[in-house]
Amino acid sequence: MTVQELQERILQIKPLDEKAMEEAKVRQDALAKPPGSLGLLEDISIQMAGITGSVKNEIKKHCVVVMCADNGVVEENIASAPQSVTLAQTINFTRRLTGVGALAESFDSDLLIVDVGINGKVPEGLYTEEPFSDTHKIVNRRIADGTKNLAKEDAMSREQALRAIEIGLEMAEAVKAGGYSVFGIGEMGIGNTTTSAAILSAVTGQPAAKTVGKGGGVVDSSFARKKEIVDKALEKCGGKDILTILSQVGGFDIAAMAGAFIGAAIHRIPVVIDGYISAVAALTAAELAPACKSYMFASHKSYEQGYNLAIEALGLTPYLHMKMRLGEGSGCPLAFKIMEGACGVMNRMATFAEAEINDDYLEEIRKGDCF
Ligand SMILES: O=C(O)c1ccc[n+]([C@@H]2O[C@H](COP(=O)([O-])O)[C@@H](O)[C@H]2O)c1
Ligand SMILES: Cc1cc2nc[nH]c2cc1C
Repeated sequence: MTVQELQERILQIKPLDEKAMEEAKVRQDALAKPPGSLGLLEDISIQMAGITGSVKNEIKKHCVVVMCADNGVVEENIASAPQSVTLAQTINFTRRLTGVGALAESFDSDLLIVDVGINGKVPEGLYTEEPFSDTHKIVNRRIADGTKNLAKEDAMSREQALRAIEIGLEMAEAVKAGGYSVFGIGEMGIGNTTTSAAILSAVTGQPAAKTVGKGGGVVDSSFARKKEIVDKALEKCGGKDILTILSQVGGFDIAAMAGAFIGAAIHRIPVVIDGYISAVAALTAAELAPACKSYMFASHKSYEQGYNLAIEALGLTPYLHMKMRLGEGSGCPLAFKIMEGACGVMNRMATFAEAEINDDYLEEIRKGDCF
């Protein structure tokens, strides 16, 4: 995919339906409750209306797209786990034995597992070429055996970055074709809290001290090296255009996730951000296509340092504070249930009139700042 082709796709993103959002707000205010008392559930239902164009929505089918890839920067000893864990966990996704696998099973979510560039061999028979042909297989979209070491050279070429974004766009299209009402975007890739921090620093101009956390767990010497690498990345590509940042210090997983966030907006599908890496991928998408932000929902506040910076840059509020920092898309099935609840409120709650409560007493309250 060329930059121009990507720009053309981005131009297909339309703003939210303001009229549907206004109607949704009017209905929320007419429901039998103190105005605003259902907090973020109200905001979610209004945003959903803006995306679908209907005041009443239902979450029927949901899935998590998990982008799996390796990162050459692990050579620098910045992660506690060996690189082979990326492949092992990707295989375990197919058996639903991972965190996101267990949560997806608990909440009836499907998984779409994608190999965008794992440095290892997926066993024969576990690959599929066609998304959703078998959700217990891995969609083969390998770009390379992981990225290069960003501490020494560019992580990937511009062409590879664009190819990864294109894969994300393709997966969002498959989600649309599969009839899903919402999807989440997760990842698996040892070393990707370093690539995420490098992108976040380069985009926001903030030093490693603000963007680097301990990821899956690191000893002090590795933590110091991780910060050193991210500060060098900031020096190298801070303030540059996002495609340059992505190719110099990013990962195949993050680029593909960014493409999927953009694809969600193109196809008007509500899309859920998982943890730190997912939030940085969402920010990457927003740098490429600011209009895609309105289609995003933040699931949970990751414990990883830097998450707040990323989510605040997106102007979003995470729903759950669970001290989670697993990644994989594990926060997404939980968020789908919250979104289902938000739709349930909008669809099923009685209005003041239906509940036979005279709401004249609210006139002054609605005008003033009473809460
Ligand atoms: O998403 C998060 O909030 C998150 C925070 C810390 C770690 N992770 C996961 O841990 C892996 C990256 O950690 P690390 O230390 O190898 O960079 C990767 O596979 C992520 O899914 C994920
Ligand atoms: C076991 C393991 C599982 C993970 N899932 C996401 N990141 C991970 C890192 C490790 C080490």
